[in-house]
Amino acid sequence: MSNRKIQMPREVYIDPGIIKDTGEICKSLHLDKKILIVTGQHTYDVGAKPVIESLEKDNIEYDVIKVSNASAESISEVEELITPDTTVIGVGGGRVIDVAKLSSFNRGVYFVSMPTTASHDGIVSPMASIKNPNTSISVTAHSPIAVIADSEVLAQSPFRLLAAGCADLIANFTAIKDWELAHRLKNESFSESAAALSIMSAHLITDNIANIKPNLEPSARIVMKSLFSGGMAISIAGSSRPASGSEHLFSHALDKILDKPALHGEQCGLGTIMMMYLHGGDWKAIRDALKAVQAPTTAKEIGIADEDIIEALMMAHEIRPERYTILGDNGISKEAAYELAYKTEVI
Ligand SMILES: NC(=O)C1=CN([C@@H]2O[C@H](COP(=O)(O)OP(=O)(O)OC[C@H]3O[C@@H](n4cnc5c(N)ncnc54)[C@H](O)[C@@H]3O)[C@@H](O)[C@H]2O)C=CC1
Ligand SMILES: O=C(CO)COP(=O)(O)O
Ligand SMILES: [Zn+2]
Repeated sequence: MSNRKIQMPREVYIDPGIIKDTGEICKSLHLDKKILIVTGQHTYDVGAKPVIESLEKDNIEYDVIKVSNASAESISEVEELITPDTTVIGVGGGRVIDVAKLSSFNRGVYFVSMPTTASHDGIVSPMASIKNPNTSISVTAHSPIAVIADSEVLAQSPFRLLAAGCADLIANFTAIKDWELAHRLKNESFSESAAALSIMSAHLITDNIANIKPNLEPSARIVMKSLFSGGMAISIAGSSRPASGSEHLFSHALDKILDKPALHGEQCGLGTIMMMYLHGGDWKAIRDALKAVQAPTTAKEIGIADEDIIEALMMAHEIRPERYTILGDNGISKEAAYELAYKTEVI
């Protein structure tokens, strides 16, 4: 059997108020034997509570577990509660979704993705990133059987999170440049359809920038739809390649260096400005797009010290050596890193 398969969700809902129909959706998919809700401390009220009300209305048995970190310990705790007839629903931000995704994958049961915010493209994809001392890069798990994204809930989440989701999508522009480079220089296999979908997802943000505003349901819907198509690009490629290049390596390097990193999308946004400069592309347009969605464009805005930016730039190429990018096999010198961050006004 081929190990190269494309995984997709079976049903995707991006609608206002859809969270109230969770029970009905689970029933229609025959996932109503036993539900395990994986949620977070903050997302219990906005997400898990309405899910519970819906499951109770439909007489569906459920259990709830709150997790605070995307760690191996959280995965084990969740796995202990999973039986063969459990369906796991991840209700929360990226960390919660990843724990629900990986624990359900490990135990061979279905997973439903229910984001309470639209902060990155892992919501729909088969990838999960779990923190360990060495790295936070994603591994392949499985696609959600269903995605239930209540655009009203997403719109009410802090706008900083939605802006981070936009930045994670804008990162696709440099991710694809890196992929094309690796295809030309290293003969890495390349999917035109995944690349086209990835770029289209980024354009859904940059072409709609004037319509992306805080607390508006249609704005949250645009971001979520773009994250959905970006996630589908990852599904087609079977890896995060269409959405993660040198700009993500820079963000992963920051995750390693910093005790309290900024949001994933925010760090990737800064990386995209700088990597677009290295690619010789229109880095100012990237910066303008980030500013327009209120995503940060300087290290100062997210409380990162200049020296940490330089260190992250210098170590980024070591994070995932098998994925070739504009940073090359040897990375960049301290002088070049400083020049890059300074010229692009990130520091
Ligand atoms: N699976 C994948 O492919 C990917 C995974 N990741 C991982 O995802 C995680 C980052 O995800 P994020 O969502 O950026 O951060 P997060 O999961 O840490 O959430 C950020 C904060 O937002 C809060 N939040 C979420 N929804 C809210 C709402 N409706 N109202 C109020 N607060 C709300 C959460 O409680 C949390 O405090 C990292 O662990 C990162 O490694 C990042 C990119 C891709
Ligand atoms: O964040 C991602 C795509 O936006 C996943 O990328 P990584 O595989 O580099 O963790
Ligand atoms: Zn990302």
